[in-house]
Amino acid sequence: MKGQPVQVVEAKDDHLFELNEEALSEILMNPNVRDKKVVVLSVAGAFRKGKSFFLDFCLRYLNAYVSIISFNSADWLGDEDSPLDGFPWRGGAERDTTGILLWSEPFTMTIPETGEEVVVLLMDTQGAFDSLSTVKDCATVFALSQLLSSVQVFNIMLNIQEDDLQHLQLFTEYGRLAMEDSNAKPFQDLHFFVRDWQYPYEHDYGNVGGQELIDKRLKIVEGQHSELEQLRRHIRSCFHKIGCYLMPHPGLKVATNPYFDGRLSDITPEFKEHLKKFIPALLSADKLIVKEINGSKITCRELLEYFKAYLKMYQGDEIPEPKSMLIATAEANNLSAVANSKEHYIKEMEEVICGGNRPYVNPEILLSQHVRFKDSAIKMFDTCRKMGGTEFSASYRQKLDKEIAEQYEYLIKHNESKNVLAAAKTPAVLFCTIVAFYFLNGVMNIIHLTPLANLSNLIMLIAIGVLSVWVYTRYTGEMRELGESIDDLASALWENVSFTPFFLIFYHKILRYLSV
Ligand SMILES: Nc1nc2c(ncn2[C@@H]2O[C@H](COP(=O)(O)OP(=O)(O)OP(=O)(O)O)[C@@H](O)[C@H]2O)c(=O)[nH]1
Ligand SMILES: [Mg+2]
Repeated sequence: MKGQPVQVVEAKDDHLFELNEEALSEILMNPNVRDKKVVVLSVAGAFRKGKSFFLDFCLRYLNAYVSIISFNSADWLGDEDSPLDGFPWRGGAERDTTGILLWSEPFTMTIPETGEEVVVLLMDTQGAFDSLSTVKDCATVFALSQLLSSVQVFNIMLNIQEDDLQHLQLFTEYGRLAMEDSNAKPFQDLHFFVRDWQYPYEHDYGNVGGQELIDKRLKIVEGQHSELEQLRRHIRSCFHKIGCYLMPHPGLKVATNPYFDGRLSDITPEFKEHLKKFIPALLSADKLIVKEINGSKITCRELLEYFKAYLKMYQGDEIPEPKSMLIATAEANNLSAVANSKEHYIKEMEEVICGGNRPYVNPEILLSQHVRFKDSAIKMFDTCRKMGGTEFSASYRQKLDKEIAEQYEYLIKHNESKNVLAAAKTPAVLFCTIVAFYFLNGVMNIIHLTPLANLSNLIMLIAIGVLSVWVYTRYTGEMRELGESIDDLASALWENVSFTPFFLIFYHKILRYLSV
């Protein structure tokens, strides 16, 4: 067989995936294929479930198609005693394939309807749910497989269970995040490939029985729980076509013999029969599905660009990280407990002491009430039932603490703004400054210190100007930063200069004026 498996996406130790651009370019930028439309068949699913093994039969089919002049679909499976090679596969309990592999030799086929030559690529992927991969790793591989293939084979064992559908929903949604927004269905064909199907008396092996099963599993019925209904709607909305193939057991030698090398003589005739039906249903020239992105068919050259773009997406922080169900639920529980406890604090503080319609309160009282309601909010958080345990909750407790502190800061400012004297601080300070320098000017004139009198006069005029600007900013709401700077200046004067004598003189003058 020509060609070999090529690792185009490598799984690194730090749970990141890296594109092997050089190797990928060698396949996709080959002058014989780069401008041809591309068909990508990818197999994804849990680890140790025969994905690579199945792909090797797909390789045999394509190899026979391109090398046998009068291709006869009956004999492509090969002779009975040759070991199965191609994408690496093996028995055992530990994972084998990592990252994403492509077959180095692209197969060129002609679509009979249009006479167009297209390139068929086979993609093998890292199995999901092994003990070394995080949820993000599994979601990334599945999403990449989904994004880059035109036909996705979802390989599962024994039956289609609700958790298979839930994972499919999570992973396709993760894939959708990397795509541009569009109303069209984002993905093309999805085939559930159920291995070791045990109930042919209910649904027969093959695609007819498979279609019955998948239609049953994805059926939306009246009165169904909204969670189940939403899941089904989501899956249906993601794919142009959803099929299913029920595969018989390949025989005990395949499943349990450590020396089994893939030879056909060790595989049950029933399994071989179904390989001969399912693989041509995916890969015969009249069934090929060209890869489309946003409604346009793409070439090998364009596929290379999409590989780069999608990998970059999953390497950056633009896309939120998928989490395990427990962590996601625990996060949601804790966040809602934080929100409820904070709400409780705000409500109590506003209702009891410093809401919009309550008068100014002494800052000491505000502080004591803050301590009281903060304690009760934290107690409320601690007693609320949450998933994840105390250790997990610790950071959310800190978050609550921080948010309450911020809220308290805000309440202090809000309370301060209700203090009439505080609001009048700036005009009072400026006014006192004007009055003080007015008198100083008079006194300096009397003792003939003209330069000092002029200086006092100048300062008085500047203070009048500043006061006018302040009034303007407050009245019109324009140049607010300038207004704030004047407030800061007035506060600094207030704190550093004693205005009491000026106030006393001022009140004395007014009283004298009134008594006259
Ligand atoms: N029971 C059963 N075993 C199978 C079937 N097909 C292949 N196997 C066996 O499953 C084992 C794993 O095959 P692989 O093709 O390496 O599995 P994989 O899904 O690629 O595994 P990872 O690369 O680790 O994800 C091998 O021992 C195969 O003989 C099948 O249809 N049913
Ligand atoms: Mg494998």
